[in-house]
Amino acid sequence: MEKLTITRPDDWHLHLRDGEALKAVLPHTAHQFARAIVMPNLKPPVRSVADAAAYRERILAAVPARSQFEPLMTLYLTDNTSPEEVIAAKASQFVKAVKYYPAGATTNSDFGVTDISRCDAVLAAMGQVDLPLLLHGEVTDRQVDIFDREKVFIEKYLIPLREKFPQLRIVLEHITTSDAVEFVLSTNNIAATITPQHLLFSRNILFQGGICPHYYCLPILKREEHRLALLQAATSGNPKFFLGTDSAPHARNSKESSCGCAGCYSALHALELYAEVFEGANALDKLEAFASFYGPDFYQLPRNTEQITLTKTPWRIPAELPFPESGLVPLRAGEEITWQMV
Ligand SMILES: NC(=O)N[C@@H](CC(=O)O)C(=O)O
Ligand SMILES: [Zn+2]
Ligand SMILES: [Zn+2]
Repeated sequence: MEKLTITRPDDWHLHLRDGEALKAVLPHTAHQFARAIVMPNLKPPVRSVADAAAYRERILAAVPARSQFEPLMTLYLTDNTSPEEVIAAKASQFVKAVKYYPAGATTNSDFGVTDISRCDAVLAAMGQVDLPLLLHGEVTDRQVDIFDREKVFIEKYLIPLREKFPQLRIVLEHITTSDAVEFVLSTNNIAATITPQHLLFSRNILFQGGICPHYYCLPILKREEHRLALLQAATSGNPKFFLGTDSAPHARNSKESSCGCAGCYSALHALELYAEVFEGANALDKLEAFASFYGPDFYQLPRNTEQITLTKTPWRIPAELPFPESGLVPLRAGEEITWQMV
């Protein structure tokens, strides 16, 4: 196939940051996607409906002219989030979910939840008002091997959470293992987002000829068998799996460092990357539903009506993009990619 026209997709997991960084990255997402679930892990995080309203205004002010891009906001769950706040969030119409980061699990998660049992009243309220819970599904226990942290999170926290709040709608974000795929398939009221990097690469790429920090994200890339399980899930046509790039910009100097930050930048070329993945799996016919239907269906939002077209026109991914401090290195920087959005 040389040309693919599909309904304009949405990104169901995105980091836009703030200030000059926001201005640098938002045009990429607005070019590809109609809407995005915007992660709340700013410094300090987006903890209240008022924070989310102010952040939403800053995003809208940075949307390029003529773009109709709509940010879908999230709140950052802390030990102190009140049931009243999530009820107000639901009523706001613009807050679409609440994000749970185990404290210390990933970038800017210091305000995260230290003990999920402290959140019982909030989670009950979310279940009642039907506001979805989004999970960074990794344990933070340093005794647990980094490659097992998603699996252990499922066993230790997610299974009890599911039993305690059966009606709460959950998205297990950026899944990386066959364990996550199996759990999502076998459990009610739960869906998952899948990133381009976890579909494209196994953990080998982190050490291809040396240490490659631009492939370091959390949850960390896993073994090939896990990548294959994710690929199977994404291309299966099951509505529980949908697109979420987890595009997470960090300046070059904070990635290429003695203790580099976690996050891959894919907002520039996410759709092209997914198209390559789906074509490689002989499943281009499944891309539209994964990218454009199952996300809005889960979030109970209308599907987009506009269309976009991708053609087979190879181009080279830039080595670096403009970004505050020291530039931004996109995923697969400098490499050739076959699909191009028109
Ligand atoms: N995925 C990442 O590696 N990083 C994300 C945080 C997150 O989604 O966990 C970031 O904000 O940089
Ligand atoms: Zn995360
Ligand atoms: Zn993320």
